[in-house]
Amino acid sequence: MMNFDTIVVGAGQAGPFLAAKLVNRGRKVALVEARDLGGTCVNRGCTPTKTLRKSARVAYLARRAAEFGVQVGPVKVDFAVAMQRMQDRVDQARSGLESWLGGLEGLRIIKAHGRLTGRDGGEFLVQAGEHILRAPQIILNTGTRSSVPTIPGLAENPYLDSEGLLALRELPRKLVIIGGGYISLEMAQIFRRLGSKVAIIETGPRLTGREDADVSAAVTEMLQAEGIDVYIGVSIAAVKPGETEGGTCVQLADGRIIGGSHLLVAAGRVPNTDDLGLDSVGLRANMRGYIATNDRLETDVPGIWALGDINQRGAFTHTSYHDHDVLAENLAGGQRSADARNSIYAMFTDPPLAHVGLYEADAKRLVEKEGRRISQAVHAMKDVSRAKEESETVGVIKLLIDEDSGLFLGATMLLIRQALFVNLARAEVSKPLDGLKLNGIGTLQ
Ligand SMILES: Cc1cc2nc3c(=O)[nH]c(=O)nc-3n(C[C@H](O)[C@H](O)[C@H](O)COP(=O)(O)OP(=O)(O)OC[C@H]3O[C@@H](n4cnc5c(N)ncnc54)[C@H](O)[C@@H]3O)c2cc1C
Ligand SMILES: NC(=O)c1ccc[n+]([C@@H]2O[C@H](COP(=O)([O-])OP(=O)(O)OC[C@H]3O[C@@H](n4cnc5c(N)ncnc54)[C@H](O)[C@@H]3O)[C@@H](O)[C@H]2O)c1
Repeated sequence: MMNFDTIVVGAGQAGPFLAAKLVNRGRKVALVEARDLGGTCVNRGCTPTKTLRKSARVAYLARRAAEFGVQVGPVKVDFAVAMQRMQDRVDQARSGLESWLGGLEGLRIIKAHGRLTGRDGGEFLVQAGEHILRAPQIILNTGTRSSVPTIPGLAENPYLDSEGLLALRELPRKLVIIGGGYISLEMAQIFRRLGSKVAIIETGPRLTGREDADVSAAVTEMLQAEGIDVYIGVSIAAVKPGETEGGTCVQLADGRIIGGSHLLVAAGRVPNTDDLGLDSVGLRANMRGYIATNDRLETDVPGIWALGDINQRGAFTHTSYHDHDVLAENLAGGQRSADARNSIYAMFTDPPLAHVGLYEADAKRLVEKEGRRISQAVHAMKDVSRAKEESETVGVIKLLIDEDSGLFLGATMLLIRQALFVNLARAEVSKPLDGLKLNGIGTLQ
């Protein structure tokens, strides 16, 4: 039996940073990680995809080079080099984390699957490989994994999740993607630019379903303009063996067949809470496996906190990291609330899509139900000089402004960063509405 003040299970974007703060306060902490320090983001998520995205952007610009008066000859992507560059960056990021955490006095890193097994004298027990650990405080930060939709034939045919896609040694000739969310769209554009043919199949009425309809439409047009086939609002009847060896095809309910050399399933994520021994301490996950917390990230069981993607208060690296900040301060007597943060995120297509605050539909509801006076500014990038000069005119900027207070209520931006600086400079964000000099401003009805 090993005794600790705190046991952190899962070393994603919250656990390691919280563990480090606690040992710096003199506490004895165990950090239990089943796979690699840094979790999904560093090893299988943000870091590899954003590194590979750069290779894809270079290929894209190289193909367009002649437009800018630069001759580069035929563009050939060396997939192995691009993938090695990606892996090198992942290894560098992970090893930086390993050496920092490994050097912290008072922190015991245990590479094993952690599972709660019950209580002992008012403290919690965790089985971690061969070790039995005991502590009065448990922090769960176990993240998510790809979900597998129930589609006839899927289990019997070869398919990849995002992790499998990033482990490929050869560029897919044709990548068919089930799902039209973040992972799908980022991967679709990256692999298209690296040279694959790509098709996206989304059962919902639009890609990036949570965005305003016009923003979704702009994203869809952007991807289609690069030669990506998009099937929206369709239903999938079955997954079947493809016409070529090793390939897989998707049959739609209307009979159409979309075949590819590789199938990527990017249809959402499920929390890693099913093998955590929650029952042994009287903790329950909800129907979808998420662990409910209050705004201080406390679960229903005093002494156990849930941080990051598993608490369903965010599904991003920065929200998980922010969770650690909230809890670290509260464990030192603070009164921080996770509810105080703004919902903000970016999807790293090229150009990227960033969003903060309300959507247009939310604002319309406030106008209709509460009589609020809200204006919206919509500015297409094709009308922005800096975007024209860059020859990157895809995108739109949408701002929602409360007319009475002059405060921004929400913003969505699909644009290159050169255009952003120009637009924000013109928007005079701290001034009331009459100081706002954006074109296309109109009151929501
Ligand atoms: C392909 C892809 C691209 C992404 N790109 C972005 C992006 O650009 N920007 C962004 O903000 N977000 C991105 N995300 C999402 C981001 O990776 C997650 O939101 C973030 O990693 C969540 O962090 P977390 O701390 O909750 O958990 P995770 O990072 O998932 O870490 C959880 C850790 O817990 C470990 N674990 C699980 N169960 C146990 C157990 N029982 N015992 C011990 N260890 C366990 C896991 O091995 C893992 O290391 C991406 C995700 C994917 C899949
Ligand atoms: N830039 C970023 O911040 C970034 C990048 C990648 C991933 N992520 C995170 O990773 C997570 C997962 O991403 P994701 O793209 O897998 O999930 P998602 O939930 O964002 O999108 C899944 C999509 O698949 C569709 N879908 C579900 N079942 C389907 C089916 N049977 N057939 C066809 N379509 C189906 C859904 O309608 C939805 O549009 C998100 O939580 C996201 O926050 C973030």
